[in-house]
Amino acid sequence: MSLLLSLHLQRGEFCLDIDTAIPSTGITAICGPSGSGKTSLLRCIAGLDTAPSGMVQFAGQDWQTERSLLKTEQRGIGLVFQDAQLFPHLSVMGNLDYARKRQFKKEGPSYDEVCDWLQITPLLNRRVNKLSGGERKRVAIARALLRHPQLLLMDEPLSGLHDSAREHMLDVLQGLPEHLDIPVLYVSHSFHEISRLADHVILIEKGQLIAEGDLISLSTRLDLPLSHQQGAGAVLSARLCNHDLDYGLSTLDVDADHQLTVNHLSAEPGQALRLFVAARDVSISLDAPQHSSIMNILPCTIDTIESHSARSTNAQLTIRLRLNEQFLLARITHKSCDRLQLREGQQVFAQIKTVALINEYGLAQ
Ligand SMILES: Nc1ncnc2c1ncn2[C@@H]1O[C@H](COP(=O)(O)OP(=O)(O)OP(=O)(O)O)[C@@H](O)[C@H]1O
Repeated sequence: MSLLLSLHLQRGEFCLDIDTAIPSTGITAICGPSGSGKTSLLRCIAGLDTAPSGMVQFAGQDWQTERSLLKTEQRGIGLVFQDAQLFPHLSVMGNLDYARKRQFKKEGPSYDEVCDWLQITPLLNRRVNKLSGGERKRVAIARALLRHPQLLLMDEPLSGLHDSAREHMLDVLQGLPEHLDIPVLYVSHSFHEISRLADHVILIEKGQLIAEGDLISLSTRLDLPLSHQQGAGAVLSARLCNHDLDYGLSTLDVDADHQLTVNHLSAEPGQALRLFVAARDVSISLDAPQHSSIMNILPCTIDTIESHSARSTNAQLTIRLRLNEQFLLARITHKSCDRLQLREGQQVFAQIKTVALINEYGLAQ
């Protein structure tokens, strides 16, 4: 029951031109620079804007054809915008009750479940103008879920939050898929958010789809802008092997030949996990260091050396390293690359500091 889209919308100079099928499970991130058309795409899916020539079909139901247009309220969509758009004259409970009385379908999570997932039970009697930014966002998501939507659309839901509130929200959002069995479309320009949450990614630029696929493969493609962002890195799928309780560490199997030691993870041996390894935390050595404090030294092959980074304007470049079926990214200086005479196909060792690997990204999908 995927979401099928064929949308063509002209607005002055800007042209949105997207044909794609979005998976019916998990979180799909819509990612692109400012002005690329992310919000326009979401609004067309919601029916808030209409691409005059277009088709939107969800789970076999026509939302838009050449001849018909289903109203937004009939599409069964939960909407969460950048600004929470809560009713200011109502309490948190009043806002939630409003949604509960307008449920799209009977089946869906209960009031208590939603309040528990979003950690808002202690806030129920508060007025919404007395909430922090993060609390307002959690109430807005709860309100959307209480409508029992068949599709959840979120447009930069973490914008405007300071770092710690954003990390808390990411923890909350990361837990949602295990409770929800509806697809989520999540608009963001932050690779950090996407790497924490998304299963599938749609990249758009200037209104055009430039790539789509699973996050793990897209995160390390050097031909895409994701790998050139400041916080770029590889998303790896791994399995928890064991814990070293004496030292507060956990060991993960990346594949039959590669293990990573990370800070202690609250997962069970055998559990599938997703791990983010930032490109700036990976360095390259020609030999396996014998006397290094770095525990993660992984034999790998240089797959691609970024070619279009001009050394006069950027001292760094990104290298893609192959570990059997998966890839790491390493960001090093042009000078180191020349000094080590690195070349594609060369066998090298990737070094990653254990303390850099602090993020547990939950169950792999
Ligand atoms: N109502 C409108 N009328 C005319 N042009 C619009 C309208 N809304 C958006 N645009 C234009 O459409 C283009 C895409 O805007 P959109 O808001 O979809 O981008 P975005 O990727 O969501 O950007 P941001 O990340 O900054 O929110 C921009 O050039 C914008 O100026």
